[in-house]
Amino acid sequence: MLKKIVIGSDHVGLELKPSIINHLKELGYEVTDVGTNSKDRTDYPIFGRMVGQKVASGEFPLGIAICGTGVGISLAANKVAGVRAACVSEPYSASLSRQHNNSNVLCFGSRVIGSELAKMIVNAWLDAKFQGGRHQRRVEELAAEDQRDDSKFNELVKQGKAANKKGEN
Ligand SMILES: O=C(CO)[C@H](O)[C@H](O)COP(=O)(O)O
Repeated sequence: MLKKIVIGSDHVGLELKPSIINHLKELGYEVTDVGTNSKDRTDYPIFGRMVGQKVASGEFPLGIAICGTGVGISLAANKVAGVRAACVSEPYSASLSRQHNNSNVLCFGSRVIGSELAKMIVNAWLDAKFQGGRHQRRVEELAAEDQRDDSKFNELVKQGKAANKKGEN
């Protein structure tokens, strides 16, 4: 099966992006880079949004977005309904962000981590699988928030309170 991934960055994230693209290609991914490809100063919301839209639309199952800290570009990606962007700086959170949160966009910062740690984070994230179970309802609660569906959100929270009290999975 063809493994596809979309990647984007601002001018600061561009410092790390080429090594991550090479790494993904070595892992057998077909990589689509939505920019930026210039060192000229630009705005991270543009690229977080583009990566987010390409994932939320279903065109790509997963995306990676890089800025200076990973924070701004993750905030931008998370504005797109259906996106669960995780801003991380170590492999444990990267892995758990998929196992528990079913993250579909991975974000990190080129001013925070170096390329070797970034590759370890990417590996941990790609290798992890969503666990479902009790995490499924929580991800659905996030989706209800995306749709501003308060009644669905409140119903899920009610079910969750009951399930958590009983210690159900
Ligand atoms: O990390 C970032 C957002 O969270 C940006 O990469 C950072 O703010 C860009 O800063 P500058 O314009 O000074 O290069």
